[in-house]
Amino acid sequence: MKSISLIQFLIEARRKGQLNAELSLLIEVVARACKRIAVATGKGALGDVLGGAGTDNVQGEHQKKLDVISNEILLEANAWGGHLAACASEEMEDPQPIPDAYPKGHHLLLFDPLDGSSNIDINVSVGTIFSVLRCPDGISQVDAEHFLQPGVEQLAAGYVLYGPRTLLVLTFGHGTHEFTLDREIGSFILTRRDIRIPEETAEFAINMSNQRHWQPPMKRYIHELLEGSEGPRGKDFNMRWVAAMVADVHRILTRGGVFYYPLDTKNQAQGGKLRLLYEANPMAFLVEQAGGAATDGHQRIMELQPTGLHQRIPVFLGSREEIELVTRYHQQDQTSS
Ligand SMILES: O=P(O)(O)OC[C@H]1O[C@](O)(COP(=O)(O)O)[C@@H](O)[C@@H]1O
Ligand SMILES: [Mg+2]
Ligand SMILES: [Mg+2]
Repeated sequence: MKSISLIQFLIEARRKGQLNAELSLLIEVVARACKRIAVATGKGALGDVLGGAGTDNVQGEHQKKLDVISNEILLEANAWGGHLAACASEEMEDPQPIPDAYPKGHHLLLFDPLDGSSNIDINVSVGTIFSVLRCPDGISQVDAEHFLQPGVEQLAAGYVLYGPRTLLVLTFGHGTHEFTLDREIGSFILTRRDIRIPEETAEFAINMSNQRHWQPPMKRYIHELLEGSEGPRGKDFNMRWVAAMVADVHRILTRGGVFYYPLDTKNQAQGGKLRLLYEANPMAFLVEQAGGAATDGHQRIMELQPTGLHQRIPVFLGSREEIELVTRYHQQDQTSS
């Protein structure tokens, strides 16, 4: 079978009118930057990229060297492209506009440059997540407020998983597609077109150590899963947790399943653990385009109106039937209280 590179795939999509030239160029530049992140990640101690950077990010989290390196690679690669008005990153307090001297475009790029950074030092999978929005017309300077668009406004979203294989998973609203980096030729090659998530599953992903901090509907739902074939669900469930959202979501896009990061008493004050703009929205877009569902326990993530650049929310995503059930439990709890 003839292989199709990412560039050929994007050209084909442009011919079908699914995306414009500037957006396809932007996706290509992000993919190229991620190849550099893959090289840095793969070097580990040889490249002096392991361990802490000795700094904290805007959210008070300790930055790893690779968090900082990946952020710089993405910023630098995109500065010259001519397809962007500004970038926002989980690692930066404020958006970074494209400098005046550089060519500017009509898009806003948001990213989590390195997701699952606690995995770096132990050589377990990490990833990059990105989301693309249209920059509103007629503004003289891009501010944080211009990024506060609901997920349904995303033009494209994707992630790159740095695992045994480096994979790019992408959507621009016409299905979710997977590309594998062929390291010998240096290109991303289409390996799965139109990924589908099965509606049912018997596999869930959650950090069980937080169980005693969850709210009652979450405790009830997981308790029923754990009762397995002897409980109300009448079947046994398996559990997995990689502690890198990219890897956990990729498993769901490969063999189905669900991923949960609910509200708990530890993350309640900040609204949840995962970031709406850099993690939840792009993953929700990819999952919905593959036939799955994504909610915050009450409503569709992609319809939430963001209120802050670094806003966090609870996340429930994956196989449709389970997401509908866990969301129903949360909604029932809200109406009864
Ligand atoms: O360590 P915990 O609480 O299980 O959380 C794991 C979650 O935190 C994250 O690592 C957050 O991502 P960052 O590494 O980008 O901060 C998610 O990828 C993952 O799902
Ligand atoms: Mg992350
Ligand atoms: Mg991160």
